[in-house]
Formats: sequence, structure tokens, C-alpha cells
Amino acid sequence: MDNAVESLAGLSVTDGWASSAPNLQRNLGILSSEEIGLAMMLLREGQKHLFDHWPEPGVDDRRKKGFFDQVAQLNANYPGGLESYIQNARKLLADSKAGKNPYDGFIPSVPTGEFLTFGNDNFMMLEEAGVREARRAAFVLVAGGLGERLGYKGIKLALPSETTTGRCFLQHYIESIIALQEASCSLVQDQHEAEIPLVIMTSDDTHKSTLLLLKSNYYFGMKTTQVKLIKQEKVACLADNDARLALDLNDKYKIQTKPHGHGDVHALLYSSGLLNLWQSAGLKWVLFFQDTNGLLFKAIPASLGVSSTKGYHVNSLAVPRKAKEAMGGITKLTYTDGSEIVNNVEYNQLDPLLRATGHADGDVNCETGFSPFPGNINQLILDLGPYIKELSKTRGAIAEFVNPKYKDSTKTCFKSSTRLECMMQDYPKSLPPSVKVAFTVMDKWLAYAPVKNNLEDASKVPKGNPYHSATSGEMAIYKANCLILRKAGVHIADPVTDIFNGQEVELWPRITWSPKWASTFRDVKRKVGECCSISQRSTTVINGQNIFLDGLSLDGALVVNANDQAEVKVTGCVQNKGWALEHVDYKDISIPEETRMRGFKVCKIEQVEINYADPGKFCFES
Ligand SMILES: O=c1ccn([C@@H]2O[C@H](COP(=O)(O)OP(=O)(O)O[C@H]3O[C@H](CO)[C@H](O)[C@H](O)[C@H]3O)[C@@H](O)[C@H]2O)c(=O)[nH]1
Repeated sequence: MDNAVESLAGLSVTDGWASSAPNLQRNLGILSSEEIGLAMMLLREGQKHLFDHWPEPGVDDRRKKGFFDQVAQLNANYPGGLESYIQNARKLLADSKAGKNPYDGFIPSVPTGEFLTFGNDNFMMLEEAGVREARRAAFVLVAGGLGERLGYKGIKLALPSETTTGRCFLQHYIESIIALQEASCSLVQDQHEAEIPLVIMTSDDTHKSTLLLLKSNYYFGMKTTQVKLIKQEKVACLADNDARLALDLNDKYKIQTKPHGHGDVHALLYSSGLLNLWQSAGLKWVLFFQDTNGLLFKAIPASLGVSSTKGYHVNSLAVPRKAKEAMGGITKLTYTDGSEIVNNVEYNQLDPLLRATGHADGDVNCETGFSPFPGNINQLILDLGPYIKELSKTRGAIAEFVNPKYKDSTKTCFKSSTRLECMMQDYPKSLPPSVKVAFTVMDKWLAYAPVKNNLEDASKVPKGNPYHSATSGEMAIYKANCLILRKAGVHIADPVTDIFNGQEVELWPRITWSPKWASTFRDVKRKVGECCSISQRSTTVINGQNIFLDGLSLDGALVVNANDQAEVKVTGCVQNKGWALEHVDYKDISIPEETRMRGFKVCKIEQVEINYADPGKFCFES
């Protein structure tokens, strides 16, 4: 008999603490003191079924040890340990069974926030303020999601954000951060070269592929020391309302696990120690963002500018939301005692909450054609100081929820095992009223075009609601670039309508630029001169920092590559057969999945391509 057993809570085999689980009791001799401690905790928490099938000592001993390795890991990964996890689960499952509304006692209303208009003086002032602050920011990308709704076999970060250049989401994000870093340092004339840190939260589903994508592309130009990967672990699955842990159907020595949600990012950042390092390095802001929004960086400078000029501790970026769109609504929640919070109400909870509080029609559009509740795009900007203060109390634990799918209305059995989940945007829920929580709304065309839905689901989206597909995500990038150039004075032809993979979309000229060409609208304005025009069938690829369009008339395809020391003016009339978008059949499996999922491919028929690899001043006149 292991002496350590005696010392554990004064209990031993002879005390009979394990007598309710006789198969475990017979195996105590093969377990270490740590394992016995975990076994005691499991029995205390009603988990004796986990040992029901355990054979005599000597049979499957290694697998029994493996079971405890997993239990130890699940225990270590959850703030408060597995015991807290089971207790929290039991409570949330009871609330769910009782049909308890998590917002019981709260009255929802539309909050007030900052509404920005792209391109006006205020917007440009905020962009400049944001760029100034960017060198004191750290970026955190949550990318542990499997992307089940999209159904793509690879990681979403590796998908092309658009197929004119093929630049994938991760490349686009990293180049955008580097461009901001350079713009920020040159704006404040900082001799000391700031390096904006990037943290990527991965999971077992995405970790290896994310690392491979970075390594095989030399981190897309970022220093390897600037990028850190933190991996979230899955949590234990629950088999019933008593929060009994679910065993793997194919391996009875393994507990089933599932992802815990993007809310894990706060606990992981806290335990990584990075937040304190950033604070000592003088950083002030942490910006969280998601894996597939090709427009996001067009909105970052101004929203960071809002945070810094208004002194907001928490600022969520939002866009006008269509009723029932799969994005949470930013909502003011007033409790019966008069206290208030402004928080995201997730898209599946907004409708029932509204119906339960006197809004008979639930989640519907108002006279503007949009829901009165701004849509949360899950881009959060936190002031690092108050964030550290809060996390030192909570250790990053975030309010959880459970969403079991019951077999029938008795709510006694689940269709399949469930687990607790948490969302990163619920961080403000626990904050004291002294913390300044706000949100900033921008145009959707400028800030939000995620890639989440597979083509079948996208084609079933109600007319007028966004598809959130690979097709619409790419089209949105062209549209935004066109509207920005229009605002800067370029004559851009109107779009035509086309249908790809059953989705009707606006097809604008395919204009792209590398992030270093322009981080802000002022940059764009500075780089386009008088009398430029671009026809609808045209494609433009601007790849370089100091490329100026002046008196350019384009009808076809134009590609300009220039290194940072080359200053290139592009003028005159460029006309050629250009690059066409050719429809492809999504069922044709000889075509790459990345192409099929958007329903078209770029056919490069004819173009003018100019390259400037040497420093100097150049003028290209066609
Ligand atoms: O366990 C997880 C689950 C998800 N993610 C990451 O979290 C992000 C968001 O995941 P989803 O795209 O699945 O999120 P949803 O569409 O369900 O919803 C979230 O994004 C929406 C906007 O895109 C709304 O803001 C909504 O309120 C918010 O919960 C992705 O980058 C994903 O990779 C993780 O890192 N770990």
C-alpha cells in the first residue's frame, strides 16, 4: 500500500473512500499518489462510472496510467481544475434543463457608441491617432477554430483572401501589421524600431498547419521572435445532466474532448506571462481579431484612434447588422437594480431575449433595414493596464455557457455529449462599472467580410443578408478598394452583377494593393493624383510602397511591382485584354478546393507588368 495514500486528505483504501468504485479500489496499488489524488477528486465529483469497466491490476495498466495522464492534463488546463469544471457544468446544465434564461432580469436596449463615416476629417484624424498608437500595440489572432461551417479541409488562415494575387489571410494580416508598424514609427519619428508582437491562438486542429504555413513562408516577413503561438486545449465532454464525463466510444480509457471556444484566449494570455512582458516594454493596447476577415485592417487605425482619443478600456468594433445575421448584437443590458452593462448578446440568444422582454417580433430589422443592435465583429481593443488588473483577479476565466442538444422535451438525455464553452467577447461581463466599455461602428463594406459558410449554406442565405462565403469575402475586398479609390477621386466604373456558386454578387474592378502601399485613407489620397480612371473589367495589382497613380486610364490588367526605395509614377493609357473571371463548376474535383469554393478562377489573358527592383525615381507612361 502506497504511503502517500494515507497522507491524502487523511484517507486510505481501508477508509473505504473508493468503495463505491470497486474496480478502481482494486487498482489503487498501481497508481501514484498524484493519480490517487485525481481519483479521489473524480469520485467526489460523481465520476465513478469512469472506472466501471476497469479490469484487474495487471491488465491494461499502461492504458489506465494514460487515462490519468489525460485527467491530469484536463485538470491543469482549466482555471480551478477539473473539479471546478464539473461543478460549473452541473450548475449550467441544471439551468439549461430548467430553461433558465441567462439574461433573466435584464432589459435589453440599444446602446450609444461611436459611429464613424469613412473618409471624413474626423475619420482621418482618428486614423492618424491610431497609427501613432500602433507601435504600442500587440495583436492577438484567435485561430483555433476548425471552421466546421466552411468545411474547408485546410486551415482558414491559409485560404487566399482574394485570388488576384493569391495572398492568404495570414500573409495579409502579417503584412498589414508590419505596414502599421513602419507607418507608426515613421509618424512619431521613432529611432528605436518598434516591433509589434503577434500572438496566434491555435488548437490541436490548427497548430501544426499554422506553424508550417509560417515557417514555409519565412513568417511572411515578420521576425520569428515577433510571433508567438499559444495552443488552447480542449475540455472534457459531458454525457448527462449530472455532468458525468463522457468516455470515448472507441477507447474506454479516454475522456471525450471538444473545443472550449475562443474565450480561452484570455486565460492563455494570462498564464503565458506575455501581458506583463508587454507592459514592461511600454505597450498599451491589445487588439484581438479573427481568422478570415479580409477587410479588418482597413478599420483598425481609426478604431484604435477611437480607443486612444476617448480613453476607452474596452472598445468593440461593430458594423450594422441584418436581423438574424450570425453575429452577436451589441446590447445595453439593464438589470432590475438599475445597474448596466454593454455586452455582446450572441446571435442565437438575441431573439429569445427580445421576445422575453416585450419585443413580440424578436430580432427584426428596423426602419433603416438593419437590426437596431450593432453587429459585433469580434475585434476587441483592450487597454493593457486595466486588462492585466482584471485578469489578475479572474486568471482569465470567462463566463461560460452550455448548449446541450436534448433527445426530447423531457431534457433528460443528450443527442451527443456536450461541453462548456466560452467566448472572448464576454470579457466585459465581469468588469466593474469604473471600466470604460464602448464600441465603434463602421460601414460594413469597409470593415467586415468573413469567410465562414460553405457554398451550399451560403446560397440558402435569405436574400439581402450577407453570404459570408469565400465568394462574397473576395468580392468584398474588390468593392472596398474601389470605394476607397472613388472617395480619393479615381473614376471607377460601376459594378456588374454575376452569380457564382448560386450567390448573386456585385463584381467590381479587381483592384488590390499590398498593405504597405496604404495603411490609411490619407496614404491612398497621397498616392493617387488627378484624372485616373479604371474600367469595370480591369484588374490592378499595386505591390510596393511608393507607387503613385497619376493621370492613369486603365482598361485591362496592370501589375506594378516596386521595391521600397523605388518611387514610381504610373500614368497614361493602359489597354489590353486583361484578366477575366471564369466560372468553374464546384462539383469538378479536378479543380483545387480553394477555387471551387468561390466558383470562379482568374484567367490571365494579357497584362502590362512593370517591375522596379532598383532604387530611384521612375515614371512609367504607356
Ligand atoms: O474554440 C475555438 C473556436 C473558435 N476560435 C476562433 O474564433 C474565431 C471565431 O470563431 P467562429 O468564426 O466560429 O465564430 P462565430 O461565427 O460563431 O461568432 C463569432 O464571430 C462573429 C463575427 O464574425 C460574431 O462576432 C460573434 O458574436 C462571435 O461569437 C475564429 O477565428 C476561430 O478560429 C478559436 O480560436 N477557438
